[in-house]
Order: sequence, then C-alpha cells, then structure tokens
Amino acid sequence: MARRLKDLKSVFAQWSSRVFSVELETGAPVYFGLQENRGGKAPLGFSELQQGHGKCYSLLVCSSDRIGREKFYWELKDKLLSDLPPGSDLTNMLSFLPDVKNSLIRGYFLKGNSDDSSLIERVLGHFEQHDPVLVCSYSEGEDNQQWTQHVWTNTESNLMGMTKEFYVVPTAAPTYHPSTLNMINSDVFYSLDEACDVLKKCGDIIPETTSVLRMLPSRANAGGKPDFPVVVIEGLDATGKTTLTESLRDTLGATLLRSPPQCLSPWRARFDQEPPLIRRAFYALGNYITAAQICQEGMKAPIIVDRFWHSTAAYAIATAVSGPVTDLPQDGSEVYRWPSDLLQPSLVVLLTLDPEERKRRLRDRGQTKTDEEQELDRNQLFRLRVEDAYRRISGPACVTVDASPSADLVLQQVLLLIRAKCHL
Ligand SMILES: Nc1ncnc2c1ncn2[C@@H]1O[C@H](COP(=O)(O)OP(=O)(O)OP(=O)(O)O)[C@@H](O)[C@H]1O
Ligand SMILES: Nc1ccn([C@H]2C[C@H](O)[C@@H](COP(=O)(O)O)O2)c(=O)n1
Repeated sequence: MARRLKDLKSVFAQWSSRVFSVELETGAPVYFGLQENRGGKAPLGFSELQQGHGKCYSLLVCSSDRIGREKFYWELKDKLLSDLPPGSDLTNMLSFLPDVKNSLIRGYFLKGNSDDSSLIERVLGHFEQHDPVLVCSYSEGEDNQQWTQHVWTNTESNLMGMTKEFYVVPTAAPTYHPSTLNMINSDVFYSLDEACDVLKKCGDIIPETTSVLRMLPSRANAGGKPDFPVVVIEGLDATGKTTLTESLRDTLGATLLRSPPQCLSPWRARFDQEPPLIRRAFYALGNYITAAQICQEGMKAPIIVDRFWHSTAAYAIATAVSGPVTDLPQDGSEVYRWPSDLLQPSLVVLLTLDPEERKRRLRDRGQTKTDEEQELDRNQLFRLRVEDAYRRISGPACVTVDASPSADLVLQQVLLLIRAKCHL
C-alpha cells in the first residue's frame, strides 16, 4: 500500500504538466492538457468521446514495478469489459510529460454511457482502491464547451491537499508518437543484461523463465568473431526466407541457423502470450543465443541466419507506435541502433514483396500464424511500419532485394550480393 501511494504521488506531482491522448474511432488520437483555471474550450474531437451521454472516465496504470505494471495493463481491458455494463466503449489512452523519457503511462478511456453511471462508478471505485490505477471522471460544463477532469482519490491514497479538478484544454500534438519515450529497453533491448534483467524478474509469474535462461551459454563459451561470413535474411512472413535460406545453405555449403533458435521452441508460444516487455526480452535473449551459435559454427563454415535483431526491433517498434509511418521514431534515432554487445552480421538482406503476392503465398502455404502475423494481414499501416522500421535500422543496415521473381532468380540475386560483399 505504501509503495502504491508513493507511485501515485510521484505521477500526480507533475499532473498538470502532463499531456493526455485518447484514441478516437478512426484510430487518430485527440491530445489534451490540463489547466487549473477556467477558460478556453476542450480540444476538437473531445466531445466525440462523450457520445452524447454524460460523464466519461479514464484509468491510468501507475506503478514503479515494471513487470507488475505491464502484466496488469495487459489484462486490464478484459477485466474492465467483464465488470462494466455490456456495451461499454473503451479506447486506448496515454499520458506523458513532453520530451521526458520513461514518463509514458498507459490506460483506457471509457466513453460516455449515462444509463449505468452508478454501476460504472462502483466498478471503477473498486479498481481505484485495490489496483495501481489513477481514475478520473470527465464532465461537461453547462456551456457545453468546457470539460472538467476530476481525479478520484480514496482515503488511503489521499493526495494530500493537491488540486484534483482541472479544466481540459487543447495542446500541441508531439512530433513523434509518445510510445517512443519508453521504447529503449522496454520494447527494444540494447544489451543482454537488460533483457536478462527483465526475464529474471519474471521467474515468479512465469516459472518457465528459469529453463529459458539456462539456454544461454556462459559468456566464456560465447566465442569470438567467426572466421566465415554471416548472412542474415530478413522480411515479413511468406516473403520467401525459408525457401531462400535453405537454398543458400545448399549452394554455399553453409550452416543454417535461426532466431529464435530451435532450443527456445518449447517456450515460444508461452512468451508470445505475454505483454511486450516480457515477449521482447524473450526474443532478445533468442538473438544472443543464436549469436553464440554463430560464433561457434562460423569457425567451420559460412553462416546463413533466418531472422535476427532486425526482426526483433522492427516488429517491436512498429507495434509500440500506432498510426502512419510518420509516427515512427525519426530516421537516425537511437532506437534503430544495433546493440553494442551483439554480434554484427557481414550482410543483412531484406526480402520485400508486393502485399497481394505475399497474401497469395500465405494462402497457398496455409499455416497457422502468430498474432503479429495476422495483424500484418489485417492492418496495412502496421505492415508499412514494420517494413520502414527494417529499413531504418543501422549498423548493419539491410540491403533490400525484390522477392517477387522466381525462387531461383531471387537466389541468384542474393548470391551476387554475397559474393560482392562477403568475398565468397
Ligand atoms: N520466389 C518465390 N516465388 C514464388 N513462391 C515462393 C517464392 N519463394 C517462396 N515461395 C513460396 O511462398 C511461400 C512462403 O515462403 P517461405 O515459407 O519460404 O517464406 P518465409 O519468409 O520463410 O515465411 P515465414 O516467415 O512465415 O516462415 C511458400 O509456399 C514458398 O514455397
Ligand atoms: N529474431 C526474431 C524473430 C521473430 N520475431 C517475432 C516477430 C514476429 O512477431 C514473429 C515472426 O516470426 P516467424 O513466425 O517468422 O518465425 O516473431 C522476433 O521478434 N525476433
């Protein structure tokens, strides 16, 4: 309880400097700020959230326990939907301090539904008392222009005389998606230690983590720089990575490895169900295990790798932001830099394919897909963000190859690249 109160107080201390963002029906965000004095109108789009029915509410998850916070937020929407009246309309909400790293907090906004406001307030009151959330309600002034945010505080978490009523006012949209503020070592990991740190803290809630961490070779056995070239093949699913990597292995007499490595297969589905922080730490660890295998096998033969760090980073970045490609962190941003402790391949090839042809290949192959792969099909913007993120990663950057010609022509094209870049 003391920790919860401390966490709420620390977020609340800079409450009126925060920017809030709520997703509209179209997926576009409406940004708003707060001020203590009356004056000004609520931002354009805000009254759309009310849907003509009285009060709205928000819950923001505030906790300094990273794992607990991510788990709680990950499960919160389902919990809310099961407790709130049927038909309750929840949308994603964010709050952040402009340009302040790690200041992003997430939650949900409950659109207006005056029919059941007493039940709604009972449910939200329960969350407010027992869980790491800050609950607010929003009501429209009599002039139909001014909106007030009221921060709920129960007796235990009394926020000690701080102002709890604010006026909702328009504010400038940030230059880049606010998720960028919390990306480093939460969505994308830049060192083995950071990824292991998250996984070690999950031991209590995911017992399988102990077995996963045991797959990591000791640093003494991790090996040095391989003698032979290391070629990574990247791309969205069904762009032809498996087909190409197997042909390269056979043509070059190479060893074929993949990330995540085979030894992590028993636990992959388990970690795919976890929130991004834990899931990405698992894939990050997979890259380091594959790197250790590359070092060992790369002393004997050339190495071909089916997916590596480009995939881990590109999918993570593209999932953390929503909206168009322009929402991605800017080209050259630190989020695209290669981790300094991870083996750098000699060449990274990105296979690209027209979306219709990719769909056709997926249909013909007819295998089950991960949630992220299904999202690639449904969501054109997500697909564009993943492809763009791939291209922005540096050190090494990827070389794009059009994968639409026949499998043999793609192979010849990539062999030419390998011969030019790796002197094979
Ligand atoms: N150049 C090509 N032309 C036509 N079909 C191809 C070509 N390359 C691969 N295919 C076919 O497309 C389908 C997907 O290819 P493949 O399994 O190699 O893709 P992938 O990138 O490894 O997919 P995933 O990431 O989902 O494992 C397969 O049925 C394969 O036979
Ligand atoms: N090194 C890797 C490999 C894969 N992923 C994630 C990204 C996608 O969600 C999914 C695709 O993998 P596939 O089905 O083609 O095996 O796995 C990653 O993050 N890092």
